[in-house]
Amino acid sequence: MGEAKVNGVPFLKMNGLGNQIIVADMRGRADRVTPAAAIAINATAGTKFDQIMAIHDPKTAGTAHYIEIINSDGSLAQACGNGMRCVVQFLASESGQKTFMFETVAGLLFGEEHEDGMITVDMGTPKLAWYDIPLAEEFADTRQIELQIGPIDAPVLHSPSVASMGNPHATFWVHDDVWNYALDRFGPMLENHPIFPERANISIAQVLTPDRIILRTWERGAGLTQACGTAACAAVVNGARTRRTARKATVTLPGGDLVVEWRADDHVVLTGPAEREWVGMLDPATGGWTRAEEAA
Ligand SMILES: N[C@H](CCC[C@H](N)C(=O)O)C(=O)O
Repeated sequence: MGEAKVNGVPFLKMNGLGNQIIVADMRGRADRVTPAAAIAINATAGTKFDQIMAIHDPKTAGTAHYIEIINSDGSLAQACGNGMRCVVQFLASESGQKTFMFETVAGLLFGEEHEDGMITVDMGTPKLAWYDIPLAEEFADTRQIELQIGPIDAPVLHSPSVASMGNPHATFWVHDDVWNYALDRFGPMLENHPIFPERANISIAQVLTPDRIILRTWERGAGLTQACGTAACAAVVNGARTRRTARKATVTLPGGDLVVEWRADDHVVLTGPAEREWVGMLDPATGGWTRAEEAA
């Protein structure tokens, strides 16, 4: 793949702090990027990605586009903060417009490109009830749930805070370096733990100061990533409601820094960069693609 001529849609290879994103321009079409196409695209070194952001025609009046989010294993995600910034940057560069109202499966979502090129997306309100995350059993308080990994009497990771940012997140708090933990081994087990009927994104967080968190994430359906925007949002929400952090903090991910604010109106807003790498054409049914000769 990669060489054959494809009759498809334009796509952009982008990243948000190293979170590998493909933006597929599906406007004017009724079909979808298929799970098989996602798996095929991810299997090629040049287009290995974490999420595909497929831009579709709007479904609802007052919105500019409908965005479908596809993980690299072909599963659908309800939210992707880094990917939304990439979508905003692409549409802003194309239209000159700076603000956009989108619709996703999780609801309406506002995005804005600033003068300095940074992009803010309003990720909506967090959901904190056990059945909204969702969890398989009732927990009256989701600030700390019973879940641990490692020896019973000396767990390696335990008692995460859980929250939904549209998608399910667990934040495990640690006092030492987040790189001391084998997230590549624990991530898959925790992602698929029976307590999470829809699986979950799994993060390890160290709070340095109330306005500074170090975070690593094992993403549901994508694995270890350089950055996960919704995990950064969940970490600040969980940090603030357990009094570990303020409602606004800089979150340092392997790929760089994001600023997250859980506003007084309950919305969580995420600010950070997006980077365009190259463009091509993509067959949304098969995942066949070609790269165009555009200098990024
Ligand atoms: N990378 C994304 C999150 C992907 C979510 C996905 N892994 C899931 O919930 O299934 C972000 O920047 O927010």
